[in-house]
Amino acid sequence: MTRRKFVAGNWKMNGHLDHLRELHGIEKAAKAHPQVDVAICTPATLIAPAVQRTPDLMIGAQDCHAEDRGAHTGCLSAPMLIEAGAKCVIVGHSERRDEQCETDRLIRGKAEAVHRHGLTAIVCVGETEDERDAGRAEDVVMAQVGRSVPRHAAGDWLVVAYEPIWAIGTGRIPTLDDVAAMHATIRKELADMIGDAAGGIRILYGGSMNGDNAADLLAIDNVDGGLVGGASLSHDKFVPIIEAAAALA
Ligand SMILES: O=C(CO)COP(=O)(O)O
Repeated sequence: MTRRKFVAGNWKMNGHLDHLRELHGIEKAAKAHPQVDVAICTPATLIAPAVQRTPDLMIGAQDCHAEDRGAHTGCLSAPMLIEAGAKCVIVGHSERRDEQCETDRLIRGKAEAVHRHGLTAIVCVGETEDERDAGRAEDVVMAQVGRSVPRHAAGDWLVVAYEPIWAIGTGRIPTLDDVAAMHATIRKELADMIGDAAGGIRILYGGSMNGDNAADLLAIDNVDGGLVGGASLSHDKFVPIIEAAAALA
């Protein structure tokens, strides 16, 4: 099954209105390479102004609540994000699993809410360095996939991002063989859960992806794109990753 490459940026808690100037170069590159899906997940405060300034670029959110409304102070629901103009939502990022104590079960509810409202969900999984050193990386990630990925209605809307926690923001990445092995394991787990439709689910790699390593990472079997943190904050660092994906598409 052919899967379109997907390169998504995660700005995390970075960026103010003046930072949106970076999006123009990214939008231009996205338009120049229509064979690649490109998104930037901005802080929630920037979603609407980003959509206004760069209407041809997919803008996403970094979290949403599992419910549509109610007494949840400080939270945003999928319908609110849609109103702001978001087209995709990251759920279960390791920083939220850690800092906001998010569980697999909660993350699955969030992914289901994203789907219910017709948006793309990017469900994040990944092991700690201790878990990898103990030889448990694949077991940990398989358990996360099994518990946090919704089983029903698999399709284009569902994207899984493998982000080894020790590779995030550190400049370190796993060996290409380790990435290949983990992505194959995730694909197999998805197939066991969902059946043939698992072949259409894109699996992104995230963790210190940059213009120098993107071509090698994106060429690996079952690596269908990247979830990019630091290098997505400036167009001159992010565009080469889009170009690397386009060259492989
Ligand atoms: O966490 C990430 C994206 O969600 C990866 O961040 P870095 O690309 O900065 O390592």
